[in-house]
Amino acid sequence: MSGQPQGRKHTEVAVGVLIRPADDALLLSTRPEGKAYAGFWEFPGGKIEAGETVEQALRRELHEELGITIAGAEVWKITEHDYPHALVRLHWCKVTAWSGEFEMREGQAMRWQQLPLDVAPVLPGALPVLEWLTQERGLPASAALAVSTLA
Ligand SMILES: Nc1nc2c([nH]c(=O)n2[C@H]2C[C@H](O)[C@@H](COP(=O)(O)OP(=O)(O)OP(=O)(O)O)O2)c(=O)[nH]1
Repeated sequence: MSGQPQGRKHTEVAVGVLIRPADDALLLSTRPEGKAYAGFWEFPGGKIEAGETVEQALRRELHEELGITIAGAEVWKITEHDYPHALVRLHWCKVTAWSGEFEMREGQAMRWQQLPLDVAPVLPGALPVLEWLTQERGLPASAALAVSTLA
């Protein structure tokens, strides 16, 4: 494949950083079979559909994927990542309140995690989040390290 044409269109993605109030653990899940980077750990979320706000897209995705209903979501940070399969713009939202029971509706695995993570590999586009949270929590920089590629 040659280089990407100029003006390659962004795929807009809403992503939820679910933080469990009891212990500040983070929810990571695996990408389902059949998707790019299947098996990689990521924060739950998905593509924003036409006419949706970030919050609406995130509420829909988390309900579809995890069976939960989030109370609300505000955009925390925005990043971009250039993958071979897509140029994505990630709208990161912290989520601390939801209702319903977790149910892996797409056959994914999920794990509540503290920093440093003990799951791998992590989707490359998710790595900045680990750095922000590490800084925010006053943890040593090494807590943000994660394996992002398959050995
Ligand atoms: N959910 C999620 N996506 C991420 C993260 N980091 C990251 O680079 N991405 C990228 C990977 C994908 O290219 C894109 C999300 O698209 P997706 O294919 O998972 O979304 P979707 O569930 O709407 O997929 P689809 O079935 O409609 O194709 O964002 C992350 O932490 N979580």
